[in-house]
Amino acid sequence: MADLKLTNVGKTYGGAVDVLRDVNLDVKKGELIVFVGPSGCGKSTLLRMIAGLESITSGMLEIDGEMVNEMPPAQRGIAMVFQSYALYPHMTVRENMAFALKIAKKPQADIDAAIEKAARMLQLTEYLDRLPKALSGGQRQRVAIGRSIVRDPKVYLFDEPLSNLDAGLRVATRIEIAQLKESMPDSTMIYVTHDQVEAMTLASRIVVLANKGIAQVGTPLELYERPENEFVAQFIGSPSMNLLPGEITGTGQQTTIALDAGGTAVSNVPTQEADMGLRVNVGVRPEDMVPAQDTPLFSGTVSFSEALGEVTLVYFEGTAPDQNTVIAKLPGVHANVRGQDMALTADPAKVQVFHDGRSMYFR
Ligand SMILES: Nc1ncnc2c1ncn2[C@@H]1O[C@H](COP(=O)(O)OP(=O)(O)OP(=O)(O)O)[C@@H](O)[C@H]1O
Repeated sequence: MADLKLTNVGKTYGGAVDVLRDVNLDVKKGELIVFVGPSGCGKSTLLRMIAGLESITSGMLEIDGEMVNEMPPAQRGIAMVFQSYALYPHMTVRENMAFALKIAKKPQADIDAAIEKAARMLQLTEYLDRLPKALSGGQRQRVAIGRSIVRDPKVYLFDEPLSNLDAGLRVATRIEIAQLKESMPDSTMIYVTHDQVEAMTLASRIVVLANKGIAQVGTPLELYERPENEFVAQFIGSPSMNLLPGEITGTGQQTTIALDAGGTAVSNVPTQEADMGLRVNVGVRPEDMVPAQDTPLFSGTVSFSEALGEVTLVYFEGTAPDQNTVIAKLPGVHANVRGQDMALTADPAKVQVFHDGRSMYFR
């Protein structure tokens, strides 16, 4: 089980297409790191570079302190699980799991022991003599994971392993992966996903990739509670954080912002006197909007609502001068709110302030 370190890693395809630049990341033994980011931001490219399936254009990749940039994939001690499980259809589960070990000429007793152990961890024991076609999608994905576990790799890489499964199975398999990780506390895992819930629930740390680099690295709650920039603020959480433009009118331990749309925001992000008059964007998550008793942060007419049962999403269309939609996620059912006027505010502890796209909390 291993530490993994990326130093100024970059990738250019064909000498022309710049995909990643100066990626720096330190992964400690036992961590489960999740890569998220918009489509095409280079998540799979980065994973494939770590696996050795893609060359590294610049920078350095180290596993356990050893530079491995030029090391062939098979020697890196890395196992990769893909979204398409690609099991050998004519081999049983047992044979699929044994394949790499047989190629490596491991003794049969070791192979049997490794398969028994992995099958037990993945609850596949009763399926060992079945062919893949007689398994469900979730079971096949578990076999694909089992194939990597038996090799006892230093690092596991998962490329959207659940994206081919239907919603119910995704949840079940996600929980299995979380339990699997708990049973292997020393194993290092890197996981690529589009699914926010997977990222939030599985990750020890999330890496948000955007604009050819890392937008922020942190624990799921750090990214949710203290996004360093507007990109991460809006990428993590659903619906996205509201951003409301305004101007700082009060500084100190608390900051007051007069919003262009007319409301007043108070934030616990501290500012200095020199910040008076600064143009900023105030960030408030839809779930942090609550009915205002006195001075509202935002008021508007509801243009649309969606009742999800436990919450109601309330939309205020184009009410701010920049025509951004403002969304509030109110607990419970709010029927027939369309056309109603609402005044909302938020706890100052949950109000973010961004200047030039960066959180003022991190200055
Ligand atoms: N072989 C290649 N040659 C040229 N460009 C490539 C090649 N492979 C990938 N790219 C480009 O590199 C960028 C990153 O691709 P990558 O597949 O890593 O993104 P991703 O974040 O995994 O995307 P997605 O979330 O859609 O799977 C994309 O713009 C893609 O078009």
